[in-house]
Amino acid sequence: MPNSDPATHKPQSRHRSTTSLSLRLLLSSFSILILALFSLRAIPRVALLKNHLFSSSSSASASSSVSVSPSTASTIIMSYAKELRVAQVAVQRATLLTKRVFHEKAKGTVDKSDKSPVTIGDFGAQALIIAALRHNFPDDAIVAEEEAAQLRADPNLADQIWSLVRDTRLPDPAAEELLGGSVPNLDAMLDLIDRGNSPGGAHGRIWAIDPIDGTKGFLRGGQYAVCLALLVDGQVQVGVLGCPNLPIDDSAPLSADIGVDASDEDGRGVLFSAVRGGGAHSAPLSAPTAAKPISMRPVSDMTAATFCESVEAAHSAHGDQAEIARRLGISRPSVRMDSQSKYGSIARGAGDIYLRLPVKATYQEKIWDHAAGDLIVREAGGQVTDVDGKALDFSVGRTLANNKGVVAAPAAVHGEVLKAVQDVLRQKSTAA
Ligand SMILES: Nc1ncnc2c1ncn2[C@@H]1O[C@H](COP(=O)(O)O)[C@@H](OP(=O)(O)O)[C@H]1O
Ligand SMILES: [Mg+2]
Repeated sequence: MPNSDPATHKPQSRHRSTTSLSLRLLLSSFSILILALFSLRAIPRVALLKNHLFSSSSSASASSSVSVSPSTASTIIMSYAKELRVAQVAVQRATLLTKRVFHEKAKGTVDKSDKSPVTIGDFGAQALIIAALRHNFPDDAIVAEEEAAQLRADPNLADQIWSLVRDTRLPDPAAEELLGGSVPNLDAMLDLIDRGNSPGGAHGRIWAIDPIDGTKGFLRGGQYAVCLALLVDGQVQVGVLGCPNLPIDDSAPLSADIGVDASDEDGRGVLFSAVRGGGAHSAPLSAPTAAKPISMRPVSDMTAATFCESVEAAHSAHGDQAEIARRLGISRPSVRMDSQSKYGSIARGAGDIYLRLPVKATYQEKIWDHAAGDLIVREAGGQVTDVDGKALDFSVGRTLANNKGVVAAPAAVHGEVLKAVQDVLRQKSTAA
């Protein structure tokens, strides 16, 4: 029976029925496409699929980001929209506390069991961030740098931290409410600090917190960063770095003295963030939602590249790094600064390369010192590996036990930089 128009009961022309068939086919393909997009969006690891499909094979197993359309990027960001927003605001609030301590002469410094310094700023920032995470994601595990044992044994120190935590509040009441408001009392604060004791690992959702990365820089008046990252099944999915002493302006040149006598006034204070597969962004620390995309600077002339390294010679081998720079033909002196500010600085193209060569063969890098920076650099078009060219492996516990050192550079030149690193290390081991 020929098709008939239900309104007129007249037979339809052949042309019309072919058109309607094509239209139906087109509509059903379109609905399949929409359904596929929605189901991808429902899977938080949509970015994982994208990275799997497009991952670079240029250097060992390291993954680097590829550019995606703005609509795909925003779909991916939506998958972790709440995590990103909470992380940004939690880091912003923690920096209000660290900035207060930064301006104090006495920073309540004590030595930890490994002899590294910790301040009332570290403890206070950790308590505030964990409070925000516990309020929003009570089932998530947390790996954080500090623990409260020393504070339980030192009520005076605990009191100093409590008064900071109690009095630190975001000016925006809605943002403060998002984080669950104030910590109720000193005991609750100590318990929160101790909630960062997860062993980490390859399964589930784990937040990695460094409440003040670069504590030595913080004490010296240099750069420091408040760092927060979400790992899901061992992969960094969200990374946020609050850098109170870096310029807000992404195009500000990286001056050689940026790591010395730093201040958090006059246009300083930047928040870097990234969601895996969604690109990297920067915003003023005072306005996290005013985020702009950032990307690494293409290195067309290696001799003009800027490389960043730690201030502390005990944290990375300055001599080896200088030799690598010489081999690459880099003529500028290194820019030394503390903390993951180095990752943020190269991600926005203020610098180009970050080298962290091991000083002690036995030292294992901590996941909280790298998780957020690693993602931000990769999402800005960089590649981050260890000295063997392996991607940083955040799935094996609280440390990067499978990695040695860090080599971060724009993806296009990472292979060249890695070769120089390996040549220098090989020459050194032959000479030993
Ligand atoms: N021997 C060592 N080698 C490499 N990193 C080390 C180290 N001793 C300490 N660190 C880490 O170096 C971090 C600072 O990095 P940078 O040198 O880039 O500023 C410290 O973080 P904290 O300041 O949070 O303790 C600490 O975890
Ligand atoms: Mg640190």
